[in-house]
Amino acid sequence: MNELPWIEIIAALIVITGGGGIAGWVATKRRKRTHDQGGGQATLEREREATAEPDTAVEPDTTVEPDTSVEPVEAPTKPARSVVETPAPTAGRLVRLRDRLARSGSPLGARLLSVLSRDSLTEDDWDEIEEELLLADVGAGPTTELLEALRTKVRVLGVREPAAVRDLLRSELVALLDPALDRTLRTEPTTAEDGTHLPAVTLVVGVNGTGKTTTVGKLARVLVADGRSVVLGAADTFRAAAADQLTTWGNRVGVPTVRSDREGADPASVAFEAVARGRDEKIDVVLVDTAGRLQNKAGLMDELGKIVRVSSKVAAPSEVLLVLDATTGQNGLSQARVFAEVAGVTGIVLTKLDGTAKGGIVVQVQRELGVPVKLIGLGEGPDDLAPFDVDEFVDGILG
Ligand SMILES: Nc1nc2c(ncn2[C@@H]2O[C@H](COP(=O)(O)OP(=O)(O)OP(=O)(O)O)[C@@H](O)[C@H]2O)c(=O)[nH]1
Repeated sequence: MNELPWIEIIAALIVITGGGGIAGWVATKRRKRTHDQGGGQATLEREREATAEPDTAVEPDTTVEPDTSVEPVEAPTKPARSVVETPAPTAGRLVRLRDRLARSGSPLGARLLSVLSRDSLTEDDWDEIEEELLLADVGAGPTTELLEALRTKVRVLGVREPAAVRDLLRSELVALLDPALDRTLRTEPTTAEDGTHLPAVTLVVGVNGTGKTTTVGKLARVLVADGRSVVLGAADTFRAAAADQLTTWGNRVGVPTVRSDREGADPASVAFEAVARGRDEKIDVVLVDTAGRLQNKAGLMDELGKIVRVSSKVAAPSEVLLVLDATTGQNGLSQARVFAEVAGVTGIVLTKLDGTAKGGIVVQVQRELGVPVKLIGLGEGPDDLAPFDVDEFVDGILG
């Protein structure tokens, strides 16, 4: 028997089954790759779904400078993931933040002390003191007053001991800051004659960039720390991002924000809605943020006047706080005069006092406007706003 045909047949069978095997492996591989790609796509979709921003009422505005002092949290419609913070207690805040007043190097008080402690004070020394006071924005009138008081006391009392010089300077600075002024924030709700609950309304006004929105956010925290219920009104409708910023501040401490999602909406109507919500929900305080970028006094008068008029249909503002940037000196003061005239300001908030040598502006602004400084901003942190206390402030600037 010829074995060759059998060998050929067996070889052919091996090729056929082996080839089929290879073809099958390739097909399996191809199927697997296709499956992997499909599965990968599905995973990607699932991941996309999982990481997609939830649909909130607040559209993040990418044109805004990120506010490093606050962390983004959910808008109020999605409270699930937001964590409500506990703000730092209000009592003792200025003591805690006091070193911020000395951050700009040598604080005003320390510089004055070093001159006043010299062995015998010459005219040049007094000129130096005058210069220091003027540079710190104490203002011409108060500077002259302080110089005269110091000259007289140093001469009459012959004060030389460093501790005695410090006491003398301290008491003169305290006197200059008028400790008798009433600095309480009127944040008590009231009851109308017909028994309706009326929230205390605080209007926050000032030029843009001075720190209004930040101050409203920080003030909400102060009030929450004091156990008050708060509603925020985003009546700065000029810049949509201002409402987002405010909402974020509110969310951090569980405080709702009344806002309009339409840029340029009527600020008076937002203020009205906020105050009405405060009334309906028996809220203690409604804080209303306003825009400050009106080009002329008449426009400003119209807008602020309308906000006051319209929201007063529910409850009239018990506080109108003017926010001033301490670093802008004289410039800030002339803006302040316009606002004081237009808005009936009841208190000043001086922001950015951290790291400026211009702490003397506190004296000048109170004198010029006849309105007390009630709060001071000492940093960008959420609890860097403190009720103004004359003694603690003077101790801060004396270093
Ligand atoms: N260092 C320091 N920065 C502050 C203080 N208060 C506010 N700021 C900063 O000032 C900047 C402006 O603050 P905003 O609150 O946006 O100012 P605004 O007046 O509301 O501005 P508009 O919304 O544009 O009208 C922000 O970067 C704040 O963090 C403060 O006390 N110290």
